[in-house]
Amino acid sequence: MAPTATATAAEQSQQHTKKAVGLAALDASGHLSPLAITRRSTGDDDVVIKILYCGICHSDLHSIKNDWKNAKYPMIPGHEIAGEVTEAGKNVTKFKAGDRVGVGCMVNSCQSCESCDKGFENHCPGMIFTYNSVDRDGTLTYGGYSSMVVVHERFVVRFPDAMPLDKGAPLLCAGITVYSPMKYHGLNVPGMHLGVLGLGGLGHVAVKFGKAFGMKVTVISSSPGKKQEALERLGADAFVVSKDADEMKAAMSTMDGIINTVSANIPMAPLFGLLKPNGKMIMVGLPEKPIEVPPFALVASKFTSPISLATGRNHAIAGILRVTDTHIVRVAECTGNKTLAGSCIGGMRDTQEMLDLAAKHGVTADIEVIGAEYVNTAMERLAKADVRYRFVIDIANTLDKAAAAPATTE
Ligand SMILES: NC(=O)c1ccc[n+]([C@@H]2O[C@H](COP(=O)([O-])OP(=O)(O)OC[C@H]3O[C@@H](n4cnc5c(N)ncnc54)[C@H](O)[C@@H]3O)[C@@H](O)[C@H]2O)c1
Ligand SMILES: [Zn+2]
Ligand SMILES: [Zn+2]
Repeated sequence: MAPTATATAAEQSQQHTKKAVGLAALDASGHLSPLAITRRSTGDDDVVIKILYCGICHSDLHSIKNDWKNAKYPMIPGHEIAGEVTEAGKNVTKFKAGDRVGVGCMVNSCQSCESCDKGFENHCPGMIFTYNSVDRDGTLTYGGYSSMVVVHERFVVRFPDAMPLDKGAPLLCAGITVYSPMKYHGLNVPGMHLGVLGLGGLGHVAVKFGKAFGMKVTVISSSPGKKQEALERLGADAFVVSKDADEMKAAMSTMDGIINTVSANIPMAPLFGLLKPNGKMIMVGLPEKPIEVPPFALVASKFTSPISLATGRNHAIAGILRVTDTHIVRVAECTGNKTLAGSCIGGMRDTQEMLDLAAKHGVTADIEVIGAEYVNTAMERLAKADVRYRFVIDIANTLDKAAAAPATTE
């Protein structure tokens, strides 16, 4: 039997009558093991969801390892939840038992501030994350690596008929996190050139949305091994290896925007050179340490850009020129006025819009479905970027069995 969540038992109110089981990290080792928990009884505005699938986001890994120094244990991660409604409270109008639904990164907000009124619950000061947050009743929120969840209907989205639950689950975080900045920073215009930095869970969905919007999409990655699949499987138009100086130089000043999904600290300065003047770099990746950005990279960057004499590539160049044996070198040029922005998930209205649009364009995540007993191995593989491109836990068919097994087998 799974142990009980003794650390929070005292905090749990008497209304927490629903029994559930989850996979919890108990400390910063991040090791996940079965834990018996309770969820609140169905409130008037609540939807009760039997969880069928849950995606594994890199934020889950950052969180269980306490990378961001805000971990609250025991922690049951998971904010890419797909499942089926089993019960709806008496005020619930949008959902009924049997509906296919999803829950993303938030489970509540104040619902009355300016941000909430505008549909940006993600910017609400009272926003409550799906896990690792303190809920209104003082209990810890537990995420989707669990058998069921009780959520206010405002924070539940409907799965369109054409959207599969397993391949659609990752859109609840990875999808909205890239869709929202593309929409609000104008990086969704046909013909524009979008760079996608980092080809993981978020990155591969950004490529697919970019193509769905009719954009030219270039993947910028440190892994040359991902080139073929990026072009052939994901439909990217081009691939730039970020460690290859020639490839980087050839791509200088070509992109209208870059969605930066990299989960680790990498040298940022050269990447701004890829942007056209007025180009935008949108940070969604959340590495542990601060990033370093020289002001010149944003204001007016100087760079050299060799033009091959053999191919004549980029022959229409401006700036100060120098000719070598094999190249014309552009010694200096100013391409500035760049924007560095951050973006945090997205509001509920946009999340539903994103899911509907993804269904219309056939945008889903490329996934590897795993059993609950495999979750710790999956986390190790995720840390090494060894996944194409999202692990999704088959909760319904494997969690109970994993929870019944002795903890030592985990
Ligand atoms: N802003 C938000 O609202 C939001 C939402 C979800 C996730 N995130 C963050 O976005 C990041 C990406 O999440 P994900 O689930 O796509 O992760 P992922 O592990 O699936 O993808 C991360 C990508 O970064 C690449 N990468 C890692 N280290 C690198 C390095 N040193 N050099 C070059 N590339 C490197 C990996 O190869 C991989 O392609 C994480 O930091 C996550 O916490 C932010
Ligand atoms: Zn996430
Ligand atoms: Zn609010």
